[in-house]
Amino acid sequence: MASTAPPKTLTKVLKLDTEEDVAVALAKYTADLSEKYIKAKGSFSVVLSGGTLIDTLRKLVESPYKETVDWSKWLIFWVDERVVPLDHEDSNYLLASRGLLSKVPIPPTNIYAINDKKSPEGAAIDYENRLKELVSKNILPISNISGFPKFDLMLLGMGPDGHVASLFPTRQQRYEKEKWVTFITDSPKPPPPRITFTFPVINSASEIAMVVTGAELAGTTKIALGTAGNVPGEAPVPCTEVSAEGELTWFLDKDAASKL
Ligand SMILES: O=C(O)[C@H](O)[C@@H](O)[C@H](O)[C@H](O)COP(=O)(O)O
Repeated sequence: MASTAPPKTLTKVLKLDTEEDVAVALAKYTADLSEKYIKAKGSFSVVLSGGTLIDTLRKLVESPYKETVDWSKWLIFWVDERVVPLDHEDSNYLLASRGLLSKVPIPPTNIYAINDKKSPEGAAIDYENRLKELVSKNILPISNISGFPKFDLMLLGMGPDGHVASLFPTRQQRYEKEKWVTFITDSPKPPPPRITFTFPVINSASEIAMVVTGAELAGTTKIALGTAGNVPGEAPVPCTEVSAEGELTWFLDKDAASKL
């Protein structure tokens, strides 16, 4: 397998005014990429997070994008998922279903939710196997730089502790270099059982949007963007390890950007 060291990534930082401005810019960015990738390869693979991201995507399911995006070519995945039934209030699938998937005509067979009947370990193995099946059917490509699956767009949020996906500062999943999908049973952010993509998969994406709003994330954003060091005595923040094979774009409101 090729080296998994993150390649040097092109990073763009968009400092917007309000959260509403972030929502407007994120919708246009996503719709533009959808058009670009569908033109180039006939489909658009999108990896969602949970948390506030789905609400920040709200403009994408309004006019004009609701009508202009070719939803039939979208493939939906989750960068992390809580291991709970898909109709449980904690489920990232349910969150995305309510805020996005129920509002646009993405074919149900293109929506890759976790198998909620399995244990965290079983769900991670199952999700990785399903990705491998998509690779074998040429639905999902493999990065010729990293050897890991290459998604077109990952939409990531960040926690105040600098976690992305379910890769937390003090948990070992952030160091995984072989698996595509792993699991955690003691997530510091509830609920504890989750599955998550690993950094080699995240960093193989063509495009990544880091969507970060709110003053409580200002200090971590400063560290993430390299204008401050990690807090001495604390585990280094995982978000500094995010890179993309194409472009990494940070969407910040003025509160999140206030310490830059
Ligand atoms: O399972 C989850 O909660 C998410 O997928 C997680 O990785 C999220 O993106 C960050 O915790 C940021 O969450 P907020 O956007 O709510 O701050």
